[in-house]
Amino acid sequence: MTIDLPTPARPLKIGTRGSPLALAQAHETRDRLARAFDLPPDAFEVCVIQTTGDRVQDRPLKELGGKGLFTREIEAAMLTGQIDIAVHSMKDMPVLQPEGLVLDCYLPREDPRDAFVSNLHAALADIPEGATVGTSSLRRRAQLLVRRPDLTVVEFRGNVQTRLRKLSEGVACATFLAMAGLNRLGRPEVARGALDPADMLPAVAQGAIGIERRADDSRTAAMLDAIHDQRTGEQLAAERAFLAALDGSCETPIAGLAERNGTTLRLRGEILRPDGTESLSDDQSAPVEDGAELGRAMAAALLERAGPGFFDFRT
Ligand SMILES: NCc1[nH]cc(CCC(=O)O)c1CC(=O)O
Repeated sequence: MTIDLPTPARPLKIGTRGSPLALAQAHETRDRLARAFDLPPDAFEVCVIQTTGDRVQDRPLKELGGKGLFTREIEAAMLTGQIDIAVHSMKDMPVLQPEGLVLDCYLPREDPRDAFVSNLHAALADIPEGATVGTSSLRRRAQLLVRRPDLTVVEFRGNVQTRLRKLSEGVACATFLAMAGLNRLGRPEVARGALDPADMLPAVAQGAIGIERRADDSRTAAMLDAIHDQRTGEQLAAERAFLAALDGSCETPIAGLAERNGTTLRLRGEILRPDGTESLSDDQSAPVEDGAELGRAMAAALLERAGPGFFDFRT
């Protein structure tokens, strides 16, 4: 099939949020497409779109409520044809896309692990009794409190710069970021180290970039096919099936990581009470092609063990 490729006069429009990380991800997508089709950079146009999640900086995201806080405006622009594709951090993406949009192209996954960040301590185990750590992630908060109920956890929003400033101001003695984000920003040195998934299992799809398009746009589908990473697709099939079967939103502490070893896919999954008083986890393997089924089965088994009300806040 011959593809009607974009040109500088008719560029492919790439929608993205405006944060430094989002822009780095959009540029990586543009560069991969340009290389795959031998196109000049100006055959693409990067279009920055502000989302509700970007606009509201002063409140925890969970108070804003609703799904797709970082995606709604971008998806609307795609449906009206203002942009052709949207580049997303897959860990922020709901498991279902709006009618008319498809999300099935993934770039090669970066390091999925969480980074330990602190000026005072070299590793998580060195944090003293009763210390204060910063994170706005329900998952990281619950995972920390399960292992270290002595710690106090405070809200920590904002970009990498903001969080590092809060650390130097002494608001908290440590925080956690995705290794992937630091690597893509060219700031790997910010991490004192990467946390072993056995100690802190990452969020579902952490480190993966997904590219969304209109369902009826076959030219774009053909272009994205050339840069899709199958291995990442296999991992995310299992992790996102796990998340979907748990009905995961940003309000439920859920972690999941799939890793391929030969023809086998190993899936580790964890659900936690939001207050960090209990964690349930599982670790199973299956043939790679059965990843989605593995994810669904693990979710069902964990929900069974959890019983009703597991995700409710105990106030
Ligand atoms: N929730 C925000 C978010 N979404 C994606 C990343 C990092 C990059 C990635 O996981 O791909 C981050 C920041 C963080 O957790 O440090």
